[in-house]
Amino acid sequence: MTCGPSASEYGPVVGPVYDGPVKPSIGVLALQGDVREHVSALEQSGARAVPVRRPAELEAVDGLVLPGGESTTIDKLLRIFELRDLLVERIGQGLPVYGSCAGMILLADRVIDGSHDQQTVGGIEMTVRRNAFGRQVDSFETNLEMAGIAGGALPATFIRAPWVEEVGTGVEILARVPDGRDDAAAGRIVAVRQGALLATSFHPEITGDARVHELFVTIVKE
Ligand SMILES: NC(=O)CC[C@H](N)C(=O)O
Repeated sequence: MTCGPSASEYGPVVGPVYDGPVKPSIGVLALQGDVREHVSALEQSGARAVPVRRPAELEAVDGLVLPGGESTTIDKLLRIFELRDLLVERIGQGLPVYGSCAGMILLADRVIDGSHDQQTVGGIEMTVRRNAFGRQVDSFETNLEMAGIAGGALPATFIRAPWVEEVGTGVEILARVPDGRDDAAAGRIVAVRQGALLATSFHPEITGDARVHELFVTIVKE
């Protein structure tokens, strides 16, 4: 028995009114680290940001951000939450991923000074040195030029950050610590891209300058 007119009597089913380009759905791995900051930087950059904690959520996104935090902890949680193998698989299939700081470490094929059982997800042919700039008290801010980012120098915050020690031939170097410092940090590689994988040693998500996230959204749309 039916109540009221059938669907066909209303005419064809009409979906939501289309009012512009579809926003890509970008996940932020939400196991540990500064998730909220990435969510708001992504929203500011024209994406729909979704926290990712479950395999089904990871399956559904068009791109993923690995936030800053503690790479050893995120590594362990990825395995406990049964996300690690799926993430490796999706990266192999071309999923765009952006990693900042601890996220950069997770995207590296090799780590120097990792904890003894630390694993990475990998994907970028590079060796990173963990905690390369020193301890928490050696955290610092600087402005740097980054390839692919228009509009002048970018504010960059380094918090117990890694640097990139060496890269393979497929890796594009996007930024280095400016020269003119008198320490070992001058000239170090701090932003790279390999295909759809992007990584920075620093945390653009806490500066209010969303240009790195805009670059990542562009990569996801490609
Ligand atoms: N701000 C950060 O993400 C710090 C990274 C941290 N030192 C690690 O090894 O994972």
